Amino acid sequence: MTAASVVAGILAQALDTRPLASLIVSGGRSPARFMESLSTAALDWSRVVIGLADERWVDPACAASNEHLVRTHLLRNAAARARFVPLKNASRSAAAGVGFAERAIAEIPRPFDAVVLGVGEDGHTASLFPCALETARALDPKRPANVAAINPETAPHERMTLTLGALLDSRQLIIIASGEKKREVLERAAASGDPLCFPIAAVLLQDAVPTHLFCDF
Ligand SMILES: O=C1O[C@H](COP(=O)(O)O)[C@@H](O)[C@H](O)[C@H]1O
Repeated sequence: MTAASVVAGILAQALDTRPLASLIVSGGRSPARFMESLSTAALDWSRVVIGLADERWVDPACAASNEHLVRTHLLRNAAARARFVPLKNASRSAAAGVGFAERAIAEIPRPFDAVVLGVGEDGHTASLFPCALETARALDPKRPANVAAINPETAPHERMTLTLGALLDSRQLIIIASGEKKREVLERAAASGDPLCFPIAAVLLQDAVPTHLFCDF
């Protein structure tokens, strides 16, 4: 089984039982191959709504944009018919764009059928960075916000991220990681169990949402 075949199966099952299916994907370097493979799945993509787990606050035409990644690698082949809901808006900063992003996320059916996450070498997932002051609030499941603006000290670009509460409002979670450093950070996160030091730990150690881990070490 590959991550793409598992996600295609989840979406097919969702489309069998509901009018629309929803998929949240992550950006960065890791998911390009997954997206290209998923884009060829034989699904009624016109009934699939796709959103992002996080976005860098850059022009969507820029190579650093997660929207750019989705448009280049996922919204093609059969999946070109899917509806994509971007997180980036015209606001000057992510902090100023939170209201618009909340309204955008509200257009995606919940719970999300599948949320695909990556992990950074520092233990971040989505844009929940251990080094960012805003991350503690975004990890707090009692807060109703679905999105948060994040200023990571150790990574470029201001970000918009889905909060932990929004990410876990899903039927299935898929984590995709590749490389020795990712293996190490997943092990350290699981051993530490502290989401403030390793935000991916909040996903690894929860048992409310079934989670599939795809590692290519
Ligand atoms: O900045 C980000 O990093 C993570 C991990 O990305 P990778 O390049 O190490 O695969 C990613 O999941 C997130 O969406 C992205 O914005």
